[in-house]
Amino acid sequence: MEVGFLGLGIMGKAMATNLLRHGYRVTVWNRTIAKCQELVALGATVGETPAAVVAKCRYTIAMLSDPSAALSVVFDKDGVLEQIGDGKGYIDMSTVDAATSSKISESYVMGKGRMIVEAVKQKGGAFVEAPVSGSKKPAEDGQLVILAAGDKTLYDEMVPAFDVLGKKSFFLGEIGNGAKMKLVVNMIMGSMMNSLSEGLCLADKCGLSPQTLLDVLDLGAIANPMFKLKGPAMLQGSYNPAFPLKHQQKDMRLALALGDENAVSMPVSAAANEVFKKARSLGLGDLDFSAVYEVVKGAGGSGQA
Ligand SMILES: NC(=O)C1=CN([C@@H]2O[C@H](COP(=O)(O)OP(=O)(O)OC[C@H]3O[C@@H](n4cnc5c(N)ncnc54)[C@H](OP(=O)(O)O)[C@@H]3O)[C@@H](O)[C@H]2O)C=CC1
Ligand SMILES: O=CCCC(=O)O
Repeated sequence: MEVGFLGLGIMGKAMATNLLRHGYRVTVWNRTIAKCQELVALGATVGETPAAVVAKCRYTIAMLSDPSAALSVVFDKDGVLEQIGDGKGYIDMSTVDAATSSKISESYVMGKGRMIVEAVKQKGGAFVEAPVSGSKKPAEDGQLVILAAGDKTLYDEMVPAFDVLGKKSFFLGEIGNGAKMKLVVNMIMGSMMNSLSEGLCLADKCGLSPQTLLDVLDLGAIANPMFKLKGPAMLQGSYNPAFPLKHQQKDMRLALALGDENAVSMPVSAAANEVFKKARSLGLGDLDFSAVYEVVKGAGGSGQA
């Protein structure tokens, strides 16, 4: 099966590599085109633009940073929309909000002139949103959890590829439900990371061993893979990015907007978002999201927000 892949960041690179390892023919594109070379060494071919990839492949997957990137790759010059059409499927696995997924799927009205912007469906293509739970390592190991919604026929056609990328796929119904589920999950995760950071600080300040706290947590009712994986690295001050902090803050922001739309009060998540924003303002955005611990500790850093 020939699959296109747009976006070779931390996740996209691992996912495209997995597809190649499982015998898929993969045509890749990345904004910074040099990043395609590693995949070429594994057997991929390169498309010069998103449109060129879609022209070549029946199915094209995208894994991009945020709503603005997801929209740009579809609607800008040389974008997906120029070549999507009958018999072609587009699968966006980026974490975005429901409104972004809807815009990619269906025509929408833009600007004061009320211009109608055509989208994938109007061009005759099929669209599935399929954000994922799981980070760099699960992406490398094909152990993601896929939260899909949209065109059920395209979803069914993609199941073999989803089975390579993940350990479980959920089909959640209409477009937007995948994005919403992903944002709820990541909102909980962001609050948990802040809570862990506060706990580690408190243990330290009151004379307990933070490592012993991790050992205690791991044996009790709130044991979880995230605390187990990230906790020891946080105590070492090691924040090699698996899930960049800037993306976690984007997800908190989008989840809080979803809370606004649904009149759900989320003071815990709002507070967690403030700490992630602070971390970005201190230049920690490109580090792993666990670097929020540095803010809770009262330290800072330098680099790109
Ligand atoms: N890392 C993780 O653990 C997880 C991440 N996610 C989500 O997956 C998505 C990708 O994450 P991740 O791989 O970590 O992110 P990275 O920051 O590593 O990669 C982002 C990708 O988006 C591309 N990109 C950014 N802006 C644009 C643009 N304007 N036009 C075209 N391409 C653009 C980048 O291209 P370039 O190389 O040129 O910068 C790169 O390929 C995000 O939505 C994230 O929230 C979901 C689950 C886990
Ligand atoms: O969006 C990123 C999720 C990271 C994870 O699920 O471990």
